[in-house]
Amino acid sequence: MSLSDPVRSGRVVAPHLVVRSQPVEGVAAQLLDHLPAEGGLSWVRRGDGHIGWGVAARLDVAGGNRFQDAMLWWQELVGAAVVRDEIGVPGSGLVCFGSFGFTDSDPGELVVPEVIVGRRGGTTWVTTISPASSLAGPPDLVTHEASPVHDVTFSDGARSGTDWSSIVADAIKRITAGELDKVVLARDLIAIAEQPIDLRWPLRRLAAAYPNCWTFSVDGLIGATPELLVRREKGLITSRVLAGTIRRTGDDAHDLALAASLARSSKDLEEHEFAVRSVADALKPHCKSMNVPETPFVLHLPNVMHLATDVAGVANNGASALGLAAALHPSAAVCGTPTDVARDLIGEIEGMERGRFSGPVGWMDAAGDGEWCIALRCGQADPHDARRIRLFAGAGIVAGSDPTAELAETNAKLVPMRDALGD
Ligand SMILES: C=C(O[C@H]1C=CC=C(C(=O)O)[C@@H]1O)C(=O)O
Repeated sequence: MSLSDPVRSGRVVAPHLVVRSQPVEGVAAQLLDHLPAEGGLSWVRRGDGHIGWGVAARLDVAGGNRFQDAMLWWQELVGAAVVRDEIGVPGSGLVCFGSFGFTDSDPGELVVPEVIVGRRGGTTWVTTISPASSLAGPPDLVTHEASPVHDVTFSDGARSGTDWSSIVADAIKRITAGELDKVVLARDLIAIAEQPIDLRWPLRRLAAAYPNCWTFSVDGLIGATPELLVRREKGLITSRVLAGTIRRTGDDAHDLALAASLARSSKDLEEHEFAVRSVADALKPHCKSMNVPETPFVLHLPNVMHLATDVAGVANNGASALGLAAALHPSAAVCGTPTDVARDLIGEIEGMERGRFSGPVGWMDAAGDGEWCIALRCGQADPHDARRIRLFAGAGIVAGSDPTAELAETNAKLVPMRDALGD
């Protein structure tokens, strides 16, 4: 079986890798400046994080066992690797990047790059990863220009805005009839440029405009997400739950008033509570103690404000960051309540394939520490046409939702990607 064969179940043979992490000088202030034109992976926030390129090992997964298959493969890979890690922080040594589809049938992957450049709290390092038969030296770190993207036009994806609003109206009726409490419905837009899109261009703009989000690039999926599904670091588990949104106007005084109204909005508080409950319930079996604040705070982003709750817990077992992400996905921030009913309703009425949008995206190291966010505020590059990229946004629908307001909310959530691709 080739390393890139999709795995639906059973064991996959992981390669033997030799890994070395060592300190490095001369890393650019923006890690993304080192990304090569093709095959770049990234995970950056506030200047820290890591980027990578090349493929030392890769696993493609789909199906009901996708998370288990990925974890098994990663354990085998870690077990067979020879690692010399001179840095010793989460993210140094052997690391994979990955993303997973929203549904079991949407494909996802884990990718181990050949080169990783990392930065954490002032320490910078380079990790080289190669098959056991060849030990690569550290590469020369060069910076690259990204080609500006021009003349992008945006058009409806699977549904027009009007059609999507009527689907939302349907969902509200079904919630009111008692079929479910909450469902998250999404829509897509197609962006087409005159020339092939250099993904590094929108990526750099996202990282600059949304420094508090996690700016990611994995296999053609790029975005800047504000929602941390789970972080595991040395036995501490954290999750940032977002649900309940209001657009920003750009007028600070008015935005402060809007933030106060968001914090009091019973519709948004209800929507938020479903999401917090789903995360707290999924993490509970993995934590010996947990802190779930009773009241959300308002997270201010440049385009929108969200109700946010930071959940924290102390791990009571060895579940890896990916194992925890698997337990949490899909949370009610992207699916609904009850989960199964909401997932079925999404499949029935949403009318599009989400692919990896709203699935877990992130990274993990050999100790199982790592960060998995929810792939939001993102776009999927078309593998067959480098001029096209599909953008996504969704909104949580509860009984008190208004279809027109939900459409406006999705438009606000599309702003980061639209601006990043705009002139
Ligand atoms: C589904 C999305 O957002 C989720 C995360 C934060 C707030 C949300 C909301 O208020 O509806 C959504 O649950 C999206 O950005 O596409």
